[in-house]
This record gives sequence, structure tokens and C-alpha cells, in this order.
Amino acid sequence: MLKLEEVHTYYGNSHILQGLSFSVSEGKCTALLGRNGAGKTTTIHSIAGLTPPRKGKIYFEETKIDSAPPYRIARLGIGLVPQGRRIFPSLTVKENLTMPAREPRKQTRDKKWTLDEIYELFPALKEREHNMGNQLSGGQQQMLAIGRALMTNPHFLLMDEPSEGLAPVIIEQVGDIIRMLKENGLSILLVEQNLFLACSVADEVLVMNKGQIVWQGSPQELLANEEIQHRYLGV
Ligand SMILES: Nc1ncnc2c1ncn2[C@@H]1O[C@H](COP(=O)(O)OP(=O)(O)OP(=O)(O)O)[C@@H](O)[C@H]1O
Repeated sequence: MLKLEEVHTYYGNSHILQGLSFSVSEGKCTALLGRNGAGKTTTIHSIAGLTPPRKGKIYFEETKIDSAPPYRIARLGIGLVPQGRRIFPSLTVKENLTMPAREPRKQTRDKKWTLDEIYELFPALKEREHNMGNQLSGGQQQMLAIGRALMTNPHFLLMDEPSEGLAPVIIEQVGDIIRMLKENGLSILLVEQNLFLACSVADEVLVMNKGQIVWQGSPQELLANEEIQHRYLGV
């Protein structure tokens, strides 16, 4: 469904993604793990068109997207839950949700998300619908960031460290949401620092180091492999 072939991405002269190749299957959650600075966010940004690759190819379904602008990539059905939530602080909760709203693609069997359904999924957002984005707790902001991405009715979701800075009980809720989205048929690429969250939701795990995939396997294989955990994840 999503395929990266020998992707090279730079910031100025810094060569960050160094021939990155992997693919994500339809209806699966694939977790991308690695230490700080391994290039995980750069991978997400390369796919979303925010930091386009200088070399290599990215395909979403049949479409080549490596030189497409971000708005077109979003319209193809790729949603983004960015690192650090990036909630609009001076818009209300409701405005944060309705501003990016978009109908699903034509001829899709995907679930259609509406404002009411987002409120049903996250009752705390309904209670605070007239509050400003910056009046929410970290957990509520994360729910808002997920809800905002769902309002674009994506076919594929990029999630960048959704557990960052959250309390364990909220991280468990994030895990439940990811599992529910997967059951609804959404395909997900999940960047995480939290090995246990990633392994509890993913079908497949990719480990990244210095801009390349250095290990690939099932969550069970990774949890049993202390050497890989130690070498690339600092566990
Ligand atoms: N805008 C930028 N300009 C220059 N270098 C950058 C920029 N953003 C990231 N980098 C560098 O690119 C490398 C990869 O960063 P990236 O954010 O993709 O890593 P990451 O694996 O997501 O780590 P983290 O968990 O810390 O976000 C790092 O060395 C970082 O310092």
C-alpha cells in the first residue's frame, strides 16, 4: 500500500535518510522504532511531502508521491498525527476538528468519520468543544490531534510519537484507539519511542538507525531479541 524505495532525504548538506526502503501492507499497523535522531520523523515528513526526498521513490497505492505537494498527498488519503500534536492554540476544540474536515475518497469502504463520532470516541473533547486548544491537557491534545486527522477521513494514517510526554494510563488509551482504528480497516505507520506500546499494537516492526532500516520482524521477535533492543533502542 505504501512503498519507499531507496529514499534519500537531506536537511541542507545533512544526509538523513540514506537509502531507506520498506513497505506497509493494507490494513496493518507497522511500527517504526529507533533512537533519537535515527530519522523517524524525517521519514514521516518525507512521506507527507513536508521534507521531500532528494532521491528515491515513494508510492502510495499506484501513485508516485515523492515529489507531490503535501496538500495533494493529504487528498490521496494520507492523514498525519504530527509529533508534538501541533494543535491550533487559538482555535476552539470544535474549530480544530472541523477546519480540516474532508469527505472520504470516492468508492471507498472506509468508515466515514463525523464530528459526532469523534465526540463519541473522545467524550472529553465534546465537554470542552468551546475551549481553546491551548486549554487542554497533554492527553486531551493528543486525542484532539488524532480526532483532527480522522476528520480528514484518511485511508492511511501517519502517527509520530503519539505517546510522547503522556502518563501511562493515557498511553494505554492511545493503544486502545490505535487497535480500534486498525479494526476499522485503517492502515497505520506508527513512529514510537515506547517499545511496549509499539509492540502491543503493531503487526510488524521496523527498526531504524542512521537513516536506514537495520532490522525487521514481528513484535514478538523484537521483544525476544535483547541484542537488537540494546543495540538500536538503548533498552
Ligand atoms: N530541520 C532540521 N534541520 C537540520 N537537521 C535536522 C532538522 N530536523 C532534524 N534534523 C536532524 O536530522 C536527524 C534525524 O532527525 P529526526 O527528527 O528525523 O529523528 P527521529 O528519529 O525522529 O528522532 P526524535 O525521536 O528525536 O524525533 C537528527 O540528527 C536531527 O538533528
